[in-house]
Amino acid sequence: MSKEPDRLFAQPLPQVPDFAFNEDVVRVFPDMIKRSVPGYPTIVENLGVLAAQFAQPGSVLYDLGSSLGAVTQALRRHVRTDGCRVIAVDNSAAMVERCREYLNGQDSMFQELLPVEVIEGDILALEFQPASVVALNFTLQFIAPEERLALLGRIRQSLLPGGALILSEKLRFNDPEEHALLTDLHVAFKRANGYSELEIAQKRSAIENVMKPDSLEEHRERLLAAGFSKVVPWFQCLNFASLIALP
Ligand SMILES: Nc1ncnc2c1ncn2[C@@H]1O[C@H](C[S@+](CC[C@H]([NH3+])C(=O)[O-])CC(=O)[O-])[C@@H](O)[C@H]1O
Ligand SMILES: O=C(O)C(=O)Cc1ccccc1
Repeated sequence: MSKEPDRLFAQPLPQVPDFAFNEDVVRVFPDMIKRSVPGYPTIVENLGVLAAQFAQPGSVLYDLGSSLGAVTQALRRHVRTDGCRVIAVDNSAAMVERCREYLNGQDSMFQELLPVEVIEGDILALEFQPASVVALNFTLQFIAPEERLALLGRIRQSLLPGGALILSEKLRFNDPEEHALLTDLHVAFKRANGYSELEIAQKRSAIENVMKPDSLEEHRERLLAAGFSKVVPWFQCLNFASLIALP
């Protein structure tokens, strides 16, 4: 994957445009996500380990909002269950192009990887096949809030017994003090990773209209309303968390 450092917001912009997963973002994405999302490498690596516990023979594993395929590759490496295959979906043409290149490169480096199909498309329009694992790794927060329940309902309907949804998100907190503390600590995390105050401020304004985090309570209630029976948080680092939802 590209090692280009993220300097997208380093210079003052007369007007900060809404954040989009375009070619500029794709070029710096691995660096951006690692320096912006506390716990990201731990979540991605362990998603493969978790998925291996839920994968059912002959089923599909979905990576929804796959970006450059980091989660897909973790699934392909860790899952050994017979007849499984991975379907990665993203609606950014630039992401999908680079994702395919990356995954093809991995095929030539590792043996025994699960087969994968990368689809350029909207996950809201996807016809789900029977699935044992669905990963939504920092994707639901970019879906319009009014679409989220219906999407989770469709995922729930596609899940096989013994399967799971793994949902990772940035969190909002209902308690104002808790929200302020974890937001400040996230800013400190970004600063420690070399982002300037200007970069942090411009990025905040770029994402505020396109990325709408929910609280843990909202996630839990919506997942139960979508038909999931159990919601188990397995990881939290500052204001970023990952949940397992069981059908
Ligand atoms: N409606 C949609 N349909 C399909 N894709 C979408 C849609 N909306 C947004 N996306 C895609 O969802 C991805 C969100 S990034 C996921 C990181 C990855 N999971 C990772 O673990 O590396 C999260 C982040 O950057 O914070 C982008 O690639 C969008 O194009
Ligand atoms: O950068 C942030 O503040 C975030 O919340 C995470 C993020 C990471 C990558 C793209 C958009 C948002």
